[in-house]
Amino acid sequence: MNSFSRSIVVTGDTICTKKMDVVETATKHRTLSEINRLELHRIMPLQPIVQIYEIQTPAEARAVIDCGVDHIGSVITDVDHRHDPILRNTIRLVREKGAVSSLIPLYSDMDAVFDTLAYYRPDIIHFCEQLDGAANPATASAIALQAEVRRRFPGVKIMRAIPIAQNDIDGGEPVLALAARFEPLSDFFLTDTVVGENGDDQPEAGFVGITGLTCDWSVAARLVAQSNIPVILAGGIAPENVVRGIETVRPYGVDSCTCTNAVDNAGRPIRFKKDLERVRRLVAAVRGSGYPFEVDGPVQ
Ligand SMILES: O=C(O)c1ccccc1NCC(=O)[C@H](O)[C@H](O)COP(=O)(O)O
Repeated sequence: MNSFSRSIVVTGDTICTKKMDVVETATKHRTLSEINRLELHRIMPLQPIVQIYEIQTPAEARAVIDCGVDHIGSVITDVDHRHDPILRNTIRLVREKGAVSSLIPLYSDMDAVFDTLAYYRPDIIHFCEQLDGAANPATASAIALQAEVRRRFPGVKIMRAIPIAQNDIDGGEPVLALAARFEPLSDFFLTDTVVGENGDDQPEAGFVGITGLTCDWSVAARLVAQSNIPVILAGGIAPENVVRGIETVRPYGVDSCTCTNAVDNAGRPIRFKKDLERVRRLVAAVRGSGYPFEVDGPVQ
């Protein structure tokens, strides 16, 4: 029996004395709030959560939640059209279904971000500006924005994308230093892949994400080991590689966009359209991954 097995954990309306009771309560019955799940995660390893981007309608949110997805990610691409009633209904539906909503604004203007949060009230705001390093002025602005979001919207959790190269030739130190600066003002980290010199070839200029390519998992694993907040593994995650990613990085959860999107006749991913069969396969692979791994055999 491992050292986690006999922890007594009070989880809102449930008291559990055995590890498996807690895992089942947390993952199947969904009686726990996300906050309680995060508290549990500090006490013991749970199965990784699955986050899927780009979900923009209530119908698609319902469909991916029915596939077993935990975090539903949506994106606002245009600051001038940031009030979208369909997207707001999507976020409401996610809450009603007991899942967690995560929202990316593809802009960093403070007032526009505050207005966005007041309009949508998502569970998580996800910031993913392309940042070059801990000492960069853009990093200071991003930290100031997170501090102000924390102050004004204490109920909204903050996810910070940490840019990692496909093959990190700096040994990961600059990435880890960048993350350490953000950690006091973040509730989650999400690894994401940087392509091109200084991130010049990102699909969305100025932001890290949706490359469909894996990042350097050895750096991602160091980020997990260093961080006191949950880390979600993103960048090129697919049904075919997700178990290897979990085993290598041991993250709190995994995220997928491009490799679970539908494809056109030429095999190119279609933005904002999911392939539900691939989403199902991804969830099944995560649930069957054997994680959390037992240390000393099964719980008695
Ligand atoms: O989803 C988007 O449209 C998006 C646009 C710009 C930056 C980030 C974006 N999504 C954030 C995510 O968490 C993606 O799932 C993540 O970048 C992984 O993408 P992929 O490599 O396509 O799985």
